[in-house]
Amino acid sequence: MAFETIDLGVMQIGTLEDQKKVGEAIKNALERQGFLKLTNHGIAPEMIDELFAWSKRFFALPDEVKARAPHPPTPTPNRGYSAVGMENTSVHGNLGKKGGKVLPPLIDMKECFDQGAADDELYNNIWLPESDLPGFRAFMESYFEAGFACQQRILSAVALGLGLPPTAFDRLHYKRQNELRLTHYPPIEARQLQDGTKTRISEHTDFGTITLLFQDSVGGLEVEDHTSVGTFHPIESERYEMIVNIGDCFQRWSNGELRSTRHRVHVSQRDLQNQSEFLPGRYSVAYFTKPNRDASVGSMPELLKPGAQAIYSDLTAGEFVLQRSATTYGSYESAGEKQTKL
Ligand SMILES: O=C(O)CCC(=O)C(=O)O
Ligand SMILES: [Fe+2]
Repeated sequence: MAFETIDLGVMQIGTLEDQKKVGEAIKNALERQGFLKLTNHGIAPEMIDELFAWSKRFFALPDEVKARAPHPPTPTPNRGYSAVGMENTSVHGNLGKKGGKVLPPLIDMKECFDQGAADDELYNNIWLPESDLPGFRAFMESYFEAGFACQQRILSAVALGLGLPPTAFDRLHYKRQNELRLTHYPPIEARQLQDGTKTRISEHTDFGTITLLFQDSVGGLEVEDHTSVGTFHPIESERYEMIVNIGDCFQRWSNGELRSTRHRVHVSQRDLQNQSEFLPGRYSVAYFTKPNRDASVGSMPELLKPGAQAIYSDLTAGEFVLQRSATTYGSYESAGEKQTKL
């Protein structure tokens, strides 16, 4: 199944008419598949190269150095470094039940670094001491702002596509309460992903508005088919192409018309064909855009189809995201306990 690639360039230089056309194309692709790819998204290739270079430098540090920016042992605040096994999405995807029996959760074979806005009103970022990786913080803060500017271009296009003014989503996002995540999936035996004893990241949906993702050339990202539950299709991207997907909050605003689509990272098609024994390490960078915590994530009246009932109740984004993330984080043992309470 092919995913659409759309040129976002008109959002910077085009006429309003051109922008509406692109907005409609983006909205239609997201409605159909939940995911698409963007070119000319406005984040410079050099910046993307630098982003991956910093990510590699960060994850190459010894474990005891990375542990100097520790993620707290709780899902919130989602800040700092998490070693392999700290966050396990199979719990969140509720996949661990078979014949009514709760199975132990699968460990995500990934390590992450999470960051919010430098001036977030609730949570501080958790940085390494500057001398451990000089320049990392300054670059990552600049990328966070570039991601926000890009988010605004994409959300303006989607707003136009939905028949709203281009600024319709600004009031819901101006606080930049987003999360930027570097992920490294260490090398792994292909067999372990194929037989389900290990996972890179299990089937899940993202919690926020939209996610802006760059992946390296290793591949393995797969997206669930809207027309066939449980069928996953690989989504491959060219270098510098951005993958965009709908998160839970946008699904709620759109009353379910734009679906937060499940995805996972598995063995790539190329590695399957080559019957590779070992998969190389994989790097990705996700910019999770999120509504302001005090914004409602109930169905938006202006997005209700004529005659449709609102299916999502009023709830703040802050409350919603706390509920959604509560089950994913913690040690392997405690994740098992939490799962029984889902
Ligand atoms: O690594 C990837 O390509 C996807 C990661 C992802 O889906 C996530 O962190 O939510
Ligand atoms: Fe995701």
